[in-house]
Amino acid sequence: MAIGGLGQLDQEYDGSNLRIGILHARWNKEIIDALVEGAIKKLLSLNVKRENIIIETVPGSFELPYGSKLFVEKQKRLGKPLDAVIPIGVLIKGSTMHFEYICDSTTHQLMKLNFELGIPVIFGVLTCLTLEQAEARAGLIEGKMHNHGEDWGAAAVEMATKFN
Ligand SMILES: O=c1[nH]c(NC[C@H](O)[C@H](O)[C@H](O)CO)c([N+](=O)[O-])c(=O)[nH]1
Repeated sequence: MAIGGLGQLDQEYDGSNLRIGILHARWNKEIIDALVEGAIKKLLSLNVKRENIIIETVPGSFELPYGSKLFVEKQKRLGKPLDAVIPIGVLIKGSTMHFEYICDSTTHQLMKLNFELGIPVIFGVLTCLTLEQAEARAGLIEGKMHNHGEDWGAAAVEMATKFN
């Protein structure tokens, strides 16, 4: 049984012709860095060329939806369209309702962006009640969970190739 609902690939997908964008928020840097590293590691393992992995940042998770739209549109204007984008953010519950509102609005808007942009927009946002939950899902706690960034890299390659 897969640990923590691993997003197992149903087959090996070849990302050698793909251009993938990673847009990450800058809150909770240590966790973000681990997730981004996990996504890159998986993309490279699926033959995505390092020069075709384009990384940009935004202040926080709330900026991920609109930032993703601007990022994808800019790459298209440059004549280097992205085949998928992976917005990455880490939201950790504080003592107010701020967390709930950002989680809810960001999640819904990222889902809508798939249809608006016409490319896969992967849900790479951790919505955690504690710092430990976030660390575990970034593979930062030995033997606990796995790095979810790897799942997001795999999802990006699968979704950008299997239906073409
Ligand atoms: O990415 C995050 N942004 C957070 N807030 C900033 C928000 O995403 C926006 O950047 C900010 O509100 C400016 O629009 C967070 N918290 O407030 O806790 C958080 O945990 N993670």
